[in-house]
Amino acid sequence: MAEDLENTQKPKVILNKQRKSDSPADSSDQTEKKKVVVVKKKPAAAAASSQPAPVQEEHVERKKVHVVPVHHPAPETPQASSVSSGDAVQSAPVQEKRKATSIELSPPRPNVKVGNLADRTKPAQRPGGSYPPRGGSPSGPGRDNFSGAQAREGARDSFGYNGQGGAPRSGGYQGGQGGAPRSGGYQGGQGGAPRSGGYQGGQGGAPRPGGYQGGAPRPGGYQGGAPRPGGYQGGAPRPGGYQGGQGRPGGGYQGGQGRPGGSGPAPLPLDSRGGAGATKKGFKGKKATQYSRRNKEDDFEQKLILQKKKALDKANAIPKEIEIMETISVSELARKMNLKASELIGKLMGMGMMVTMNQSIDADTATILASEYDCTVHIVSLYDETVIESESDGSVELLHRPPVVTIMGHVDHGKTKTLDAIRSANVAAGEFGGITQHIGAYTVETGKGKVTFLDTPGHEAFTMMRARGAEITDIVVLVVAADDGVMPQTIEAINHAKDAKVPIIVAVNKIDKPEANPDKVMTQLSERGLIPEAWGGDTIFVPISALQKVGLDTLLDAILLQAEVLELTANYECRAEGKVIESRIDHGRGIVATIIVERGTLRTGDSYVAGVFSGRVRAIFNDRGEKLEEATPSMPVEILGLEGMPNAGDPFQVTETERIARQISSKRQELKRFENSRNIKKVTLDNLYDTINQGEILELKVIIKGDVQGSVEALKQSLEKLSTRDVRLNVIHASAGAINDSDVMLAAADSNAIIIGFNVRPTPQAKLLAEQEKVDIRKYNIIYKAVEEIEQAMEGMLKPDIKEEVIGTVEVRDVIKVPKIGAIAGSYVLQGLIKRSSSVNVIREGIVVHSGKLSSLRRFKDDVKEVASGFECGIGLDNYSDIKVGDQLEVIEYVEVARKLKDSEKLDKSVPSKEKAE
Ligand SMILES: Nc1nc2c(ncn2[C@@H]2O[C@H](COP(=O)(O)OP(=O)(O)OP(=O)(O)O)[C@@H](O)[C@H]2O)c(=O)[nH]1
Repeated sequence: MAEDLENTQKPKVILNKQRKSDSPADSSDQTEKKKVVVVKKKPAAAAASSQPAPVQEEHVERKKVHVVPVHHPAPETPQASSVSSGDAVQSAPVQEKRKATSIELSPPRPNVKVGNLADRTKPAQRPGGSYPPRGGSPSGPGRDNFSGAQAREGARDSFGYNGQGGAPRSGGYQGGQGGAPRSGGYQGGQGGAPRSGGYQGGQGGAPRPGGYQGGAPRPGGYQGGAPRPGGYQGGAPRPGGYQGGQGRPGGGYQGGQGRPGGSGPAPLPLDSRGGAGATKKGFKGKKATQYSRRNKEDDFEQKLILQKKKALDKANAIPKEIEIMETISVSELARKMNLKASELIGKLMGMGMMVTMNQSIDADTATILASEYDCTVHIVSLYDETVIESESDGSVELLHRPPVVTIMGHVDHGKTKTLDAIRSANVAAGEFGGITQHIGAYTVETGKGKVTFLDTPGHEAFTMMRARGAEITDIVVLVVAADDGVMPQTIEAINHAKDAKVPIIVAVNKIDKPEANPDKVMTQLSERGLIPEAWGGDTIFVPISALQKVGLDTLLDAILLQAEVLELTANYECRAEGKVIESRIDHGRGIVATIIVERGTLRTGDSYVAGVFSGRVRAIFNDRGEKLEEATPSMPVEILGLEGMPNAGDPFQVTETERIARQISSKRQELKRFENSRNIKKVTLDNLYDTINQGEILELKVIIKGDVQGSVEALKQSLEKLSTRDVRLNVIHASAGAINDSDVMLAAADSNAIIIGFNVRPTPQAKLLAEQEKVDIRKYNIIYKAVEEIEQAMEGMLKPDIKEEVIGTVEVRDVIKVPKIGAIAGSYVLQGLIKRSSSVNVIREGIVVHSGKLSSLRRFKDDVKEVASGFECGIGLDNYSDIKVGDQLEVIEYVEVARKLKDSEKLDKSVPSKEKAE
């Protein structure tokens, strides 16, 4: 082993030496050449010897490829010339010997086989793996092996080193190696000195591939290949060369080791060893290098093609699902579906829609279109796109939070009174009244806990909040007057609460009244599913008198009890989230919003997004007007620092940074504008005219701004009543406050939207912007005036009424079939006249069987413009040839008649707009 190790280490040194000893090698060139000649003869000799042959066969059987090497045993003879058949015979024993050695050493040279493999059939030709064959003989069978690439490859394989040497050229190699058997490679390497074969091989490697390679430090193949033709060829093209190249090492190495035999034989052993391991390795290595080279290239190409194909398929694949907003441009849809816009346009034309790639189609159309490609469309909404991720509770301990209560009930049953009574009863004297703020909600302290009341009684507010996704009510207190009993709105309230799955507590009010009959209320409610606990149900009934402040504590206790059952808890540590209760403009403080915190803790300085507006909490106030530093769950607070007025029910969320808040706010505003413009179907100044011509419904978009919410609402309702089936009035935005930039931008986006300011004026900036954007701002201070003007504007927008007017009657008396033209009706004008530009209704037995235009009108053979009554004419009908004798043609013309709005059927016939406005 030690020796082996030593040997294995030597190669490099040897190789170096080889280089150094170039000259000697050169000097031996001639010899080599001679040898080469000899070698060429070898084949014959080899052939002559019957022994080698069998060996080969044996190997073939065993290893298939390794056969060749067998011949190399010849190396025994120091001289190349000795590589004869006789040598071959001797090689067997040598191999035997080597087995042991080589097994130890060999691992490193599987390449030997490579050479063999390559030359498998060549051996014979290149006897003695002789030199020539390898490198030289271009024609050598081993040619293929030779490829420079292979050589390189061989080189690369460190083990190729050994193997290569040996392996490659069975014949070639050996020859290369020193051809000489051992000396060959190694010696050559070493100085190859002595043996020309080996040495030369190595050096001469120069001239001969084999030699060279061997000599060469690297795969020989390469080096040899490179410089000298011989080498090159050998290396390159033929296996021989290649092997040699590869083998070099082996050869060289072994030689280097000085074991002549070793070197030479090395290759052989492969076979004999059966090379078991080594051989196998070599074999594999060979395959890898030889065939694999091409195979690899082929594989690579194929993989590349497959990859490209996959990429192409992938690129062209129509996704199974896509997400779109509620409208999408054809080009955008095409992009999302990996299709050409023209293809979609074609499909849309097939659906009867003439659109260009930049025009938008609605989500329904897009869905139908996509379904033709098995693609599902998901409609993404405003908030889906601009969602602020909630902070998860994680391991944070959830703490109790106060219940949020809404008071509902029939008109005049005492809702407000009850709220006030509870509030006043639980607020320190003197605090209630002047100082206390009305912020839409308040919290009362009881000895057993806090309760938050929404200060907007009635189920309308409750439902409105719900409709906006603000289901913040935990408990509903249903106020029922004991003297009045269950009334329609009581039932509505019950239904709303049940629908929202919010528990109900019944407050039977006005028990102070003599006519009060609580039992009757209980009975009536029992019939509605609210069975009192006293009667075995689970609904809490509390008799109270809001007027006399009786039973209020019991009511609060009942609420807290119910809250306990509900186990209301919240995370107090995360970023605050809540809902906007209301917002308003406060002179001196700007926009203020009341919010109820649902989870987390809100602090002064927090950045947030409320609805579509962002802001930074400048100050927090509670329902008593006291300034706070923070607000916790279920607390209603008023905050300052908004950039716009959010709507009641809008979500309120604190963001990580102010930048994020601004980004989300801007995105939401953009999407809101997008949605608003989407709502206004086909209403832009550009397509307004086309829309009218296409007879589509017109819409007038209006933005209403007023001094107080009340007048805004009144104006909104009055204007909306102006909608008819022909013209729809769409109030796209209505709120209290001055007309600002945002309003103008919204109107500008809608093209034909106007702004109505009621008792308000535009800000200077908005006025400028409106001039730039050519947005019409109309200012009124009387609702009636506003309504009247809008009504007139809508009349102006009405398309003319088109009416059919019969201008003549014609009788068909003969039908002449004209080839390529169709049927011509030989007719007689009974009354009026018929014009070439007329349309006709074909009436048969009282039924209109066809309506259409004329294709021709003739008197005898002349085309005429019109034919008056009492004359005959020939009439051709456009796209209709089923005309029959006896048919009557009703000659018609379409006449435009200006209409007034009142001609149109009001959508709401019951409420005349003017009256309502007044
Ligand atoms: N006697 C008596 N009168 C009451 C009581 N509670 C309310 N009222 C009276 O009933 C009337 C209506 O009370 P509100 O609190 O305004 O009733 P509401 O349900 O808020 O009425 P709307 O806001 O119109 O729906 C008022 O005149 C109250 O003074 C009560 O407990 N006893």
